[in-house]
Amino acid sequence: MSPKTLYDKIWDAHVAHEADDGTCLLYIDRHLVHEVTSPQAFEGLRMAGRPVRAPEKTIAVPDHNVPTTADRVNGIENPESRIQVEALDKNAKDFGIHYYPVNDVRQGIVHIVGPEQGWTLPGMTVVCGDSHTATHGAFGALAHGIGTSEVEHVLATQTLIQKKSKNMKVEITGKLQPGVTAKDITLAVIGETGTAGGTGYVIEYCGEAIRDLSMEGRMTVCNMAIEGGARAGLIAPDETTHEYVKGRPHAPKGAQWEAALTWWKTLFTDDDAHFDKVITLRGEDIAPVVTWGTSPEDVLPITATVPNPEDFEGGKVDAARRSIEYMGLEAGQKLSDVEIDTVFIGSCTNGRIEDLRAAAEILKGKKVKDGMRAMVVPGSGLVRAQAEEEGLAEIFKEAGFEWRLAGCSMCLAMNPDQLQPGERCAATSNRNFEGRQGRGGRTHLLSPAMAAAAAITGRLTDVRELM
Ligand SMILES: CC(C)[C@H](C(=O)O)[C@@H](O)C(=O)O
Ligand code: SF4
Repeated sequence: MSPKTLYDKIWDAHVAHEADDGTCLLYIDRHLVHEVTSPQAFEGLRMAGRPVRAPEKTIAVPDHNVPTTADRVNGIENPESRIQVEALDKNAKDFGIHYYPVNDVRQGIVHIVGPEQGWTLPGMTVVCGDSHTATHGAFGALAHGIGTSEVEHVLATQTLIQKKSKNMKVEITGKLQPGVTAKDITLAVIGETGTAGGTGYVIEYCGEAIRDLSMEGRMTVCNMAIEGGARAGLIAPDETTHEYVKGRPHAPKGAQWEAALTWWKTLFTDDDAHFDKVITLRGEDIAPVVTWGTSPEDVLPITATVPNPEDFEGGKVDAARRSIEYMGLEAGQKLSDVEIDTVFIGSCTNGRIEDLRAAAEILKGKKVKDGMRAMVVPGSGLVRAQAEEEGLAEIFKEAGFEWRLAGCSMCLAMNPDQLQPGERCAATSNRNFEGRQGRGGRTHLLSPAMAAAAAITGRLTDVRELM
């Protein structure tokens, strides 16, 4: 047998049918659903009089539209958001799928809830009508976003029509320097490849620096595979993965656990398997980074200066000029001189317990800069509860952070947590597009520790100065 990559193995295990032109019908193990991309899909089923094919493999949770303030127990004020969340309530009930409603402690961002509840397991195919489904690849699952018509197809058939992508390897060798995190790895990779570098590929992240990451860190890395253009990102499961999964509510138990482990242990890339593209970064060379522009590829070490558009080539010259203007920056300005007025810690990129620990570690005994609006939004109700138990919530509150309920929050402007025009935010999320956090808002992407440092000083800051 010819050697296979991890992606090849998962793909082959799920192909139900292959047409002559290579188009395949893939079996889907988990279908995650949120309120934004599912209403028409359920409506389609209703009109056709069809049930959900595998309700036991379909999991829904509202996240994008939910307010994150305590008053949400009284209902959602914004009519559009309310209608969307109520539609999901009704669809989940009518179609009998698993559901975590807004006021359930297990509610949260779909990509945090899936792994937390043990729905996401190694070797699975996982889809969701959401681009950051790539997150689940951290478990050695083939996980990617799908469109609303595909959501309907998966609901109806538990299969998806797909063509196979090419294999790409991203290797991070060696150890990370102090102050450098999974977020810096994933941003640095996009800085290297650009937002189109992964187009047509599924990325496998490997190397010592990846192996050394916790599951939380691996999820952060895979979460942004899509920002590098890739179909999906994945990491081979190992002891760290097995440990994380074991005992979770929907993880296999007893004999089923043993059988699952046997299969999971086969999930690695064979020696000599072929990769169509290979990128290698040295862990030691990765610095704490921030974005300066309006694309996730606009990444530089915090010690750098805002670039000069003339230093780019081709279409990038104009893009950089426009980015810098939108961001209200000047070429040559030190990034560590850029003043911010808002800090957002949260999102499916960095809303897990380890992210909150990393930020709290920097904030302990310190205060956020006067006039700063700082908020921390745990990725799920359970992350929130754990952070309260560990005393992290106290650290945040004493430092002057707002301590919110779980949701996508200020990651994108679909709920009341938004930037005003001209406001500038240090954000742990994954997209810095124009208007992403609110019309005219300016976003700098960075790690939770770097966000905490910025909250204290009021400017983009090298976290190593505060360590
Ligand atoms: C609203 C949703 C479809 C969207 C996505 O697909 O990623 C959102 O989650 C985002 O992060 O932009
Ligand atoms: S937290 Fe942000 S990136 Fe993640 S699903 Fe929500 S809106 Fe998308």
